[in-house]
Amino acid sequence: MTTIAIVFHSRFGHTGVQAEAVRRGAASAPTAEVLLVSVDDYEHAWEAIDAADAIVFGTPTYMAGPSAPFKAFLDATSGRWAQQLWKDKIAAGFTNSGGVNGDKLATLQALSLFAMQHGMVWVGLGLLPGSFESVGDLNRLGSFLGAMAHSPADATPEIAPGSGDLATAEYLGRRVATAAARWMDARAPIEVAS
Ligand SMILES: Cc1cc2nc3c(=O)[nH]c(=O)nc-3n(C[C@H](O)[C@H](O)[C@H](O)COP(=O)(O)O)c2cc1C
Repeated sequence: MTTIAIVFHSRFGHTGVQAEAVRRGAASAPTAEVLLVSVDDYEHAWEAIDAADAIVFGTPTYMAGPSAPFKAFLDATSGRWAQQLWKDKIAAGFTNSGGVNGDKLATLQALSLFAMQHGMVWVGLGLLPGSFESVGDLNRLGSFLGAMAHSPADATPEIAPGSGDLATAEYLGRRVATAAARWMDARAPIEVAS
């Protein structure tokens, strides 16, 4: 069994829908146990996050980076950073924003650099770009570092992100769960014949 923690922020609900899609994807892997943590509750979830084999970070893009509540969570991990407590855990990220581009890449870069500071092992999306014209296409926004989703300012969380972006988030969740299972297996102690 591998455990996947998904820590996310969502003020208006759109990134929450994306986080739920990541959860569905991770939970579809046969050996995964998945925990969804809103940053509103992270202070009560440290033990579970520390125990996870993989942590997926998700935040809306606000002012070209992670939102302030999500950044507060990232900053609150500095004690863990000092002890390298999360070293060698699998990490991945996703973001959602109002603009088609909206500088989402800057957010994923911030999340991946954060994971590197912790000595984590970053898992990218692993998908070729889909067709933007087809709303149902996997990776229609053409991201490599993590999953992106687009929620126009006038669209409610019931209709945005769209089906392709949610399928992409699901894909990332399943990929992380699979990678974590392989990684944990590979890290199993080597038995030496006596
Ligand atoms: C303070 C603030 C800053 C924002 N900055 C950006 C931005 O830099 N790029 C962008 O595309 N959208 C930006 N947006 C739009 C949000 O990313 C978008 O509304 C997103 O769907 C919000 O996610 P949520 O519903 O999970 O809170 C911003 C919104 C707010 C409130």
